[in-house]
Amino acid sequence: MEIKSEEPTQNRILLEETFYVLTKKNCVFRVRLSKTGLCLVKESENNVKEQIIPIQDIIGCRCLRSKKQSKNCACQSIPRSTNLKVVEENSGDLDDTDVSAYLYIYAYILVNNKGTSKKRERTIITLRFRSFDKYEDNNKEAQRWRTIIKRLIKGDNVSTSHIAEFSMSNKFKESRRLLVLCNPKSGPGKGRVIFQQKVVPILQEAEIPYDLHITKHANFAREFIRTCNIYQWSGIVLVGGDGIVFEAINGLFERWDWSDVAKNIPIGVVPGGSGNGLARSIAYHCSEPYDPSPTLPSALAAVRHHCAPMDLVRVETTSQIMFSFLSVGWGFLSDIDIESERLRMLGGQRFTVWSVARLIGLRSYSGRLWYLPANVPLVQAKPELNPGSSLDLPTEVHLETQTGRQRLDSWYSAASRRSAYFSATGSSYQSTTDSGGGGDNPGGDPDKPRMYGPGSQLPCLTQPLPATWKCMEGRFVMVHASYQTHLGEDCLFAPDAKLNDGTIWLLIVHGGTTRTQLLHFLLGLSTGAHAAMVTQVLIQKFV
Ligand SMILES: Nc1ncnc2c1ncn2[C@@H]1O[C@H](COP(=O)(O)OP(=O)(O)OP(=O)(O)O)[C@@H](O)[C@H]1O
Repeated sequence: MEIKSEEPTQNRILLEETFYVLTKKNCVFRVRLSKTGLCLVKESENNVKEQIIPIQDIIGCRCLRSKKQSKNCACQSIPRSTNLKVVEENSGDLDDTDVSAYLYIYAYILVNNKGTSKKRERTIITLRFRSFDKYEDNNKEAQRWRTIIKRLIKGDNVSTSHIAEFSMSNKFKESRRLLVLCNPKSGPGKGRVIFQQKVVPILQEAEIPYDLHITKHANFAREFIRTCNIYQWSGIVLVGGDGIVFEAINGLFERWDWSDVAKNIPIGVVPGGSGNGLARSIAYHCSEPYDPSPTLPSALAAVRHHCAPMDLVRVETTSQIMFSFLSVGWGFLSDIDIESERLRMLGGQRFTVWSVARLIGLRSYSGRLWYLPANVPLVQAKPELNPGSSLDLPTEVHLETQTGRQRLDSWYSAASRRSAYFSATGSSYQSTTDSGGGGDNPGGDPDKPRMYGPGSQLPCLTQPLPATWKCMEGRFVMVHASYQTHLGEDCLFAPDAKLNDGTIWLLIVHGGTTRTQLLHFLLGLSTGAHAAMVTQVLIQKFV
């Protein structure tokens, strides 16, 4: 019977079959596949039990054959799940007496964790195809199920009219390939082990090929992303802490084709560092359980190609431009982060230990802070030149009043001595003759990176600010601006932040704050309770 091309509903059955579900005590199950997921129905005399495995919890499925057993038991006609050994069909170790094809379906299902929270539990459903006398025919049927499940995982529109077509088509072939950059020195130095033990099995279950590169030194990831032929990969997975993410993002913006890369190649992080603020923020945003398996949400998102846009902030200092994804800070929290580097072997505990040290030796800093509150519109400042200043300009610098603010960015270079000179002069100039450049810039010198990336809409650091900006002057214990919820695994800094709400959460602790007050503030950071004790200022993001 021909099925008309009317779109199936989510629950319309695409495939249905009776199986021996080996992991379900060899019972006979009716298995139905729909867009929603896999429905296992166990029918007995007077009751029907049903379990649904949502398609978003399934990461992959593989077709396998039974492996030759060393001791064959003649009385056993159906291999039991506990002693069934399977191999790839091209393995030389096949059990020729078993013509069945086995479909292994890998799912990570949300379950209650001791009643208080949720966790994901790995579940394997094994379906045995043995209706035909020849392995080839059974395998064809198993491959058909596999193809449809894989397409549903990918989010393809599968309708009942496709089914016949899939049975004739070749096996599903994965078109994606991931780049994995792993920092072996991140956190307590377990990046490589985390990748091998926690991520590789998930990549194998999802049958996603990858290229692994272990970072060899600081800035390796940045240089790699800046100079590699990036389009051979469909996504980048960083295994490490927030430092390797910072490197990768800034390497990306040092490419002249950063815009294409940012649109087409998603970046993900598997937490292996000490802070892991970004990984924790993403899991929080997606309501994914982080503990007890912090690497699981990121590994699953990577193989399922779950992507979401995220805010980045362009940070300009007197000597460089960088792109920040988590926070930018000054004072107490930054001191803890930087100075606790020497306790790296402690992993995340280094922050707690150093917080105590910094609390005892409490410091405050003198400074001036300007900010534009989130509800105040941004007035575009014209790039002004100071007519009275006598500037000692390098020969390649020309005045460009129209596009100067925007194009200045591409001239900046973290490694360039000229950029420090340049920003100190206080006006908007940019080089028009400087052909040097890094990244994939054809003809550029890869040793001389330069920052491309989106330009700023804000006034230059040295320009006067419009009256709409607020100024604060005095002594500060800390000034910290964050764009994501978590600064570290246990630091819920801005509970109401969203991944891409265009808002910066500014937290200011003034000088004169007592140690007791600060201790309460620190204790509240792990749950977000500190937010009730402080006034946070919202600032718009302009990148
Ligand atoms: N092979 C290496 N040897 C030494 N340092 C490296 C190597 N590879 C990367 N790095 C540096 O290690 C720094 C810290 O890495 P990462 O952020 O991954 O871990 P972390 O600092 O423990 O975590 P977090 O940033 O979340 O606190 C990075 O900035 C990077 O420059």
